[in-house]
Amino acid sequence: MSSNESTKLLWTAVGAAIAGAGVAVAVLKYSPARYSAPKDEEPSFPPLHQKRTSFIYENNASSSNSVIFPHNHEERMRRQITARAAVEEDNFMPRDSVTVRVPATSANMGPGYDTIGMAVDLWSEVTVERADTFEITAEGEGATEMPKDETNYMVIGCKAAFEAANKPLPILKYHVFSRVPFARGLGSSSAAIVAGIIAGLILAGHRLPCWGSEALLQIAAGIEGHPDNVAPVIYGGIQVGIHNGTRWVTERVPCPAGLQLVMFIPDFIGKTSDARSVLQPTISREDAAYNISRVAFLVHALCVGNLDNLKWGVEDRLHQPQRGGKLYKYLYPMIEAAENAGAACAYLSGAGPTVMAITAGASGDIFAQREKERSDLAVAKAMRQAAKEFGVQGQVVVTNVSNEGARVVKVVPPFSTGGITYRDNI
Ligand SMILES: Nc1ncnc2c1ncn2[C@@H]1O[C@H](COP(=O)(O)OP(=O)(O)OP(=O)(O)O)[C@@H](O)[C@H]1O
Ligand SMILES: N[C@@H](CCO)C(=O)O
Repeated sequence: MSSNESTKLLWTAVGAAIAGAGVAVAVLKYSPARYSAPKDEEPSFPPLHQKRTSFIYENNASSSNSVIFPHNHEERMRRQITARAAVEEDNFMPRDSVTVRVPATSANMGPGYDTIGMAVDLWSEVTVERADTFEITAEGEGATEMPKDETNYMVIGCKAAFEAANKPLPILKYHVFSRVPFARGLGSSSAAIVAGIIAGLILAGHRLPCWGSEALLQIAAGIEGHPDNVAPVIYGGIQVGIHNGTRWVTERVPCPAGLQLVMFIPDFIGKTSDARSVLQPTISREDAAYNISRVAFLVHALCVGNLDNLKWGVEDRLHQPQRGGKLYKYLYPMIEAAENAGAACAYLSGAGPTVMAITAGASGDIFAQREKERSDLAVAKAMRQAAKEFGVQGQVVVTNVSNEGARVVKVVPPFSTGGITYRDNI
């Protein structure tokens, strides 16, 4: 290379470096990538009448094409939300009628008292619509037992949604087709609460902040008092929830594929309030350590898919011994019978009286699995036999974990419009 050529190259390099630095300074100075909400401040959604596209980039609405640095995932999230909010804006107008599907849930999973819960593939469908007179009608599980007045959790949930929307509760009529066993330890109250809240929000045309806030979870857990049922109703799968001193937070625990749920559901009702009243007010340090170890084992077993460890992971000293001793004498014999028949584990579902056994099948629907891979029939028989020995009548239901939580299945007028069709044409 001649000295002329190398001088030229040197100047080109210097020029490029200066230009690059200039661009970088400009980007740093003007890019929304610099925008950050004050620490710990949650992004709040503007009232409906404001254009959502402007609230994030108020100072620079056209800057959405500027550079996002690789580490700036918060900025990326902001932009995604902005784009989505613009598309969805039309969907947040008041509606006349809405239908929501909500799953059953199995809380505690043994030691995770008031903390862990799993969505069960067994669904209720709740329709709420504007009407001239208040009415609740029900068919299916608990149709005759559930309250038909304002104490019904569907109404309480709806009311909370309209309060969040800062709107008066209109006259509504409710219909539920319930497949979630009523007051049996499978989360019938949480399913009703979440269905009511979601229906209310959609009827009111109200949007809740979700990212970093999960306002729906806050309202639902606030009504229920703990997140172990409401979190899996909302989000599906297996959830572990805490209150961090400020708000409820829940995280999904990975769920091994192909788990089958074999549930012995007694014919009698067991109210959670009654099942809580038999618990001791305090526990020993030894029992606390026991439960901590079991919860850790349970979550680890689920994370790594080690089903052999589940039977240790569901052990508990906080509530099952007391409830088994005072209310459900069949509990421990049934757990033993289920595990002896091949269940990976068994525990008291929620506050009872249902006993939940988990068996391992191959992935795919039960009917696509080889007989040899399934132990649900043997487990079901063993549970029925144990119940018989205690004179307890009931039914066995076999289903799966649901990875999906509550979903809206019908809206009037619909979300889908000429240009965009949402799933199920809702
Ligand atoms: N729509 C509703 N569906 C079911 N239960 C309702 C509803 N509205 C109010 N309730 C009341 O909730 C109670 C049932 O909830 P409870 O917490 O006792 O059981 P669960 O939610 O089925 O079981 P768990 O919480 O142990 O999983 C009943 O006393 C019932 O009166
Ligand atoms: N964690 C609750 C479950 C029922 O809501 C209990 O065991 O009482």
